[in-house]
Amino acid sequence: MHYISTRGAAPLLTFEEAMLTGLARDGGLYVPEIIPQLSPAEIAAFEGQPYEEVAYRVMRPFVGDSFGDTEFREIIDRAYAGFGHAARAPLVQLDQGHFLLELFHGPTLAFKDFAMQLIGQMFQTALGRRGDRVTIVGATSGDTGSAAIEAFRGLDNVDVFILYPHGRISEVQRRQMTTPTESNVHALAMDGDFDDCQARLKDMFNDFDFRDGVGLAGVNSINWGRVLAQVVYFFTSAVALGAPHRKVSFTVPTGNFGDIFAGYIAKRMGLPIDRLVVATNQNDILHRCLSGQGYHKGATQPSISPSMDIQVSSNFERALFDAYDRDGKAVAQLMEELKAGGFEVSQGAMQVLQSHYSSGAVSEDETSATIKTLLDTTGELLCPHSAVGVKVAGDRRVAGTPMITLATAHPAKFPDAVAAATGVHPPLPPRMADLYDRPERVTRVPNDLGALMDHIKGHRLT
Ligand SMILES: Cc1ncc(COP(=O)(O)O)c(C=O)c1O
Ligand SMILES: N[C@@H](CCOP(=O)(O)O)C(=O)O
Repeated sequence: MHYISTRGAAPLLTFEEAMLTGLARDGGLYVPEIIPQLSPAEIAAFEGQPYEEVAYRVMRPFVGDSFGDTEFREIIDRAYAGFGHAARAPLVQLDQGHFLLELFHGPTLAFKDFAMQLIGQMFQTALGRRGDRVTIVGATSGDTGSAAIEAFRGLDNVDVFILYPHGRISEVQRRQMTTPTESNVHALAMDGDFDDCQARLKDMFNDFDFRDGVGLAGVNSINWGRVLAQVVYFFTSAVALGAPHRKVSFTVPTGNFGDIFAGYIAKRMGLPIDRLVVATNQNDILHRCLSGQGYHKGATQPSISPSMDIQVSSNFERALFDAYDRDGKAVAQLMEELKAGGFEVSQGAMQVLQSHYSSGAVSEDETSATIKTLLDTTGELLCPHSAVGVKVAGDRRVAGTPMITLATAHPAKFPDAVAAATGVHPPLPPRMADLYDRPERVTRVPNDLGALMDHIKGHRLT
């Protein structure tokens, strides 16, 4: 199994190399050269299996020789042992034909734990074997950063620096990043928005002296391992509702397009998915693009679903790569145009995108109203991101095809927005009850590449 870059001009890598490399050296994102297939019989056999077993069978073909069979099983078992629900990703019925996939039972209460716990284990195994040390730099709008710090805190062979947009994440998200005491983790509050953080991260990858000098690695969904781990719960949830014998659809609260792209990979592997519905908040660049209006950046509007306040949706590049028939030069050209503000999608590529994805955007008022309505009608308390998904799913459902909406974070991560909508203050789980009392450790940093690289070079533990 080999991995190729979406811009077509970087070396082919194995799974382990792609995982440890992060961004391709031509600025693109790694994707598998071929998508492994699962037959209907193989998918049907997932029914009743533990989450870990399905994870093994779905991910094994992507991993190639990078890990042995037993080694990979043990990695998976360790990754999910700390989850607070036996099913790992339980399904809850909201309504006739509408289901919620709860992805917030991991250690930091967001879907990011599914992938981050796994790549934490894979990094440890691979780095231990190689005797290597890396510097992980991540960009976050709140959840990736906390999940990464949780997965890598205290490890000997990794330094972790997380850039988050100062003042633009929830207090719980911030405290999850600023209160760990381990000296290998560093929370950096950057001036700007998430797109600035992600742009500086990609700049660091494109500065080869810095990249090679510090052994830069990435744990954003730039990293193929992140996307791969998220493919699994599309299978477990669809099979629970009758796949492969019947089709299901998914609605995914979307920002950086990693989670919904994982659903697309599940579909390409053979899972009968009817529609993949992209749900955005008022930062609706993806919805506008999928409605045929081109991909044009605007100013990011802070919202009550801050983790999705994104304009430059990193993984959309992976979707474009397939929509443009895997033409790396065409994708590189689009990404150049994006630097100058945006691009139009060709008619052919648009047809491909629209054959897989639908979309909808939700206002702030609609998000709050959905949180309230769901609590009143079902007793389910949603986080604002999940509410965006539930609202769009309600508008896009088709009779006869079950709709699964991904609940991407626990409501307790966004208590202010939830309380404003419902009057209910969702409590943190007991293991985090003292989060507000723990001392914080954070460095304020400018949106300046040179200053950031100097800071990182000067604060590594090596
Ligand atoms: C809670 C939550 N929901 C949804 C998203 C959007 O997911 P993606 O970036 O994979 O589209 C994020 C951020 O990634 C998030 O943290
Ligand atoms: N919403 C994300 C943004 C980064 O996304 P990633 O999937 O590329 O890591 C966050 O919570 O940080």
